[in-house]
Amino acid sequence: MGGLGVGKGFGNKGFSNKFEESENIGFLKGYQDGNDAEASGPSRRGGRGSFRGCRGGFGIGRSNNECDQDERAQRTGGLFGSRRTAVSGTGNGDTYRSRSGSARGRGGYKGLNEEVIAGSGKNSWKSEAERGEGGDIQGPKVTYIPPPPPEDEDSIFSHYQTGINFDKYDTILVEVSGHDAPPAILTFEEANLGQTLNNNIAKAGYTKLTPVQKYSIPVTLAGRDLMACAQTGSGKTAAFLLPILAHMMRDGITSSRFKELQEPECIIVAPTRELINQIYLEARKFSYGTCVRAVVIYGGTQLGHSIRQIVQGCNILCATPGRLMDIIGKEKIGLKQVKYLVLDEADRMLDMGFGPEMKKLISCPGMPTKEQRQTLLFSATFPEEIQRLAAEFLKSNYLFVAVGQVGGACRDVQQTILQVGQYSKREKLVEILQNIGDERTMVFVETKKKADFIATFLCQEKVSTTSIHGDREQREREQALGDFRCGKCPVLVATSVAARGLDIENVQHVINFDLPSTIDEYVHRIGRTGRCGNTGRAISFFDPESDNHLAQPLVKVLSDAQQDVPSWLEEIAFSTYVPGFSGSTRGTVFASVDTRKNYKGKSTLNTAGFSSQAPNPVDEESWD
Ligand SMILES: Nc1ncnc2c1ncn2[C@@H]1O[C@H](COP(=O)(O)OP(=O)(O)OP(=O)(O)O)[C@@H](O)[C@H]1O
Repeated sequence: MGGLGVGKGFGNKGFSNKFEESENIGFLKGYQDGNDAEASGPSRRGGRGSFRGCRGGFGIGRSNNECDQDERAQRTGGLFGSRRTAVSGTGNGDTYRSRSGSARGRGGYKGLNEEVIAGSGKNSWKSEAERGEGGDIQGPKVTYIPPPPPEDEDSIFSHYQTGINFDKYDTILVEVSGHDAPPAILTFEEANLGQTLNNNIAKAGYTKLTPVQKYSIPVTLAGRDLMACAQTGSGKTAAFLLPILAHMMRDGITSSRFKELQEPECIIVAPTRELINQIYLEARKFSYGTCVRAVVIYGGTQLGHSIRQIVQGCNILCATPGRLMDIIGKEKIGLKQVKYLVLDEADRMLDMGFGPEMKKLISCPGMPTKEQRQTLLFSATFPEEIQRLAAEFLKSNYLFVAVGQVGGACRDVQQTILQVGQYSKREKLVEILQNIGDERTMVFVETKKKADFIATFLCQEKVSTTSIHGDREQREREQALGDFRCGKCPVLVATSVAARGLDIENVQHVINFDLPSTIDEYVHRIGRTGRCGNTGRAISFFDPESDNHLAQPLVKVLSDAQQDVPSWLEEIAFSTYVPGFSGSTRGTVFASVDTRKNYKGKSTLNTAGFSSQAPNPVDEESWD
């Protein structure tokens, strides 16, 4: 019983204060000086203070004009620079700059990485960004305009190689539940997607279907609603994009033209800005040479820019929830023509963070009912209670595709759990990074503040590091991702904002400096490596002071993925009581199956309220 609740305060103030008081002498001098400089300067933003640079840039600071120049320069590359050509960086050697506490463009959905939605009626759809723009509520104007995506074919179709374990995907067991499921397809040709799509698939380097594609593509082509769960990095994005595009082509879609109100046929929603951007680039790739126009809109960017993109024509709208609701509220998007609604990272989209927005979306005026539209939910994790909530979004005869164990970790990731107390973590991190050398590594921490802190610390240790978290401006987030993608900064310190969906070539290592609060988040984080049949490594620091609640689910995830389970972890797991977790099954921690099976004979599914599986939104820094 002892371990119950111990983890609650993990990553919280008590911890970080102690951390700073006892360890920051010397190192933090620079950090605090940076804060002071910002505080006394005219451009200080937010209450958390800031610091700038390291390795040449630390403490130097730059004028606002210089920042603007960076922004202009970045429009030629940055996030859209494709895997090969990502361009970013300031060119002055400062690999790390941050403005913690910045109000501009921050993704502060109550700490959940999206715009704040408050109030009621039309105004309730006004985001933080929009209110700033409109000037009706105090706050800096969001002016960031993301760089346009590359136009050349090579960049559009750039891709990385599938790994040595790609063919092993075929051995994973797949279960389809629900009535009258169409048979799986074995090849792209069988899907009969049409010549243009087939050309694009070939140019993207896809020769063979992954299991989630084999089963989900025919389900979607048959017009059925779908909940699909497959391991990280196994091609879920193409599994929904390809059949939707094929449908659109078969229906003889015509190019959408300039109109003040656009009525897209497809809406795709994802929880983070960088992920929705990535999905958009995939949509653009697969729709290349067709008249289908995909558009992406997300928070932290100029609202006017989003509107300009939309009015030029929009068949597929890729959006983060806050910006989507803004645009609907502004009557730039009409929902009448929506035939496909996709929630990627669906468990996250339906939890208590985003669930209310998604409910608002499906009850917006004009939105076709679930009977009239096709709804597709995808994720690598699907807690049972989220599956039950999802019933509200899906037709009752939806099909459930489970590739491998629902919520299981990717087997191509070698997982290591080390017992490391909070005061030894930094030393251990440096030791590991020194051994790793220049291989691309994501370091996950639990709070935005700590992300800044660890990134600065690593820069001081001469490790080229950048960071991504919800308090960084969108321009900075995209630059950080660009620097990491192109290898300029081989280490990316991140909060859980980067845990889901991001598909970055050559990420060989994930380090959980802090373990996340839920096991599902762990599965997503380590899934940033070992993608598409490539191998990867994940090392996690387990602090018995704060992480005991994760011992049981960790043992389960490790053993399911055929990883070594340390005996000390097993001991903690057996001595720690976690309500609802039986040890041999996933209990309430995981869904092992389509939950409808568990509810056979019960008259109704409980769809009231929202799940508590998500990171606690009250803890502002646990998500973003
Ligand atoms: N059939 C295929 N052949 C070759 N590469 C593929 C195939 N399907 C997908 N890929 C590539 O595999 C990578 C991972 O795909 P994707 O990002 O869709 O994974 P995912 O299942 O959505 O992962 P996550 O759960 O982390 O969101 C991408 O680079 C994608 O282009």
